[in-house]
Amino acid sequence: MYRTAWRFAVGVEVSVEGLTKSFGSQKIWQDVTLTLPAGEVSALLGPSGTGKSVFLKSLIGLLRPEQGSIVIDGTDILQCTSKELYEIRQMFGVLFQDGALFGSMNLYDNVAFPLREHTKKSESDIRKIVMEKLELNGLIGAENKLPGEISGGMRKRAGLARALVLDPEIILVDEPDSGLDPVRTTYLSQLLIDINAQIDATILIVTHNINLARTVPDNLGMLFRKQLVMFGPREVLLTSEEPVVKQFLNGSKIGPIGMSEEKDDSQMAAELAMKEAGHHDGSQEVSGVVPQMQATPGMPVRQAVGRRQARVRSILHTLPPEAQQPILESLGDDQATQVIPAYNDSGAESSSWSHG
Ligand SMILES: Nc1ncnc2c1ncn2[C@@H]1O[C@H](COP(=O)(O)OP(=O)(O)OP(=O)(O)O)[C@@H](O)[C@H]1O
Repeated sequence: MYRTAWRFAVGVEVSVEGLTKSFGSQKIWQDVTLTLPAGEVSALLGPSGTGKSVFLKSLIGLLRPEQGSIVIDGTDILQCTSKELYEIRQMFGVLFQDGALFGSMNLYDNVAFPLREHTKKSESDIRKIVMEKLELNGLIGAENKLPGEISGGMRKRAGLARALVLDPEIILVDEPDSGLDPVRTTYLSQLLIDINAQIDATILIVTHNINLARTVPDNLGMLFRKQLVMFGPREVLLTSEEPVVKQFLNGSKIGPIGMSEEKDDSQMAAELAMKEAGHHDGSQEVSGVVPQMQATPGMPVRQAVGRRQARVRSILHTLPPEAQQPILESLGDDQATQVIPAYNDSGAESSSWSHG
């Protein structure tokens, strides 16, 4: 296939503009605009029920937003023919929450399935690829097990092995931590970072795991109250004073996000008063740009980091002065003590980050 020749160069950019999705009269989100930078790892955050999974399913054409565009490799998947959509879908590897394995097939056959379905490869070629992906995911020895006979963590890894067999340029991962303990979640995150280092695929992770959000992706986006509140490089969101972003990344009760979708001003004031009176809600405030998970030593250099940092440097002067210093420190710049005074408080915009 023609794509294979440049597959390992850089992943593919996914450009979403003005996207709106409703089910009947229920609007899930509206006017979502963001670009997943090619070859970088991005995460979409948001409280439960804000439509993160709906967004992910929209990107591969499983759900159809009623407005906007999703341009992948030059094709708007909301306007294209079903044949074009079928081709575009082959660029994706998707890991659904439970691994979405076929219960009656052993792991080997589950992982081999896309190769048998979508390619004309011989069984011996298929075997080579399947065993390589099983090994990458630490599943050698479990090939003959049925999904029902293994743990949730193994099912996830098998789902990831299957998502990788067609060498995807875009990998979508729905809640990698669901059903996993923190240690297994870290292993899975490491696997995603290492895969990005190896094949430079564009990766989108949907999650509400704040530790993963702070340490794994290059870019973060946040859905809240039917809007994309913000999307941009991790440096920008981790230093953001935007109340929803700050509250979410700290897992705190203090802020606009409540137990249910709506939280009124009186409740916010009461919670703030409790905090000021010394009540601790168990959250741990983390400020600044915490170190990012690196690729395992021995892996290729992760090109995404350099590309993202160059982008951050180019927009640094548009960011609030208080954010500039910790960002410069995180970038390892000598000029860490210099703050560039050109910040425009009226809401500077740049193509690489957006603030809704
Ligand atoms: N096929 C569907 N038909 C009708 N409503 C749907 C459908 N899929 C999702 N929804 C609704 O869309 C809303 C968003 O669901 P979604 O699963 O995307 O949220 P989420 O942000 O991923 O939540 P969580 O973090 O809890 O997984 C929910 O109210 C859900 O009921």
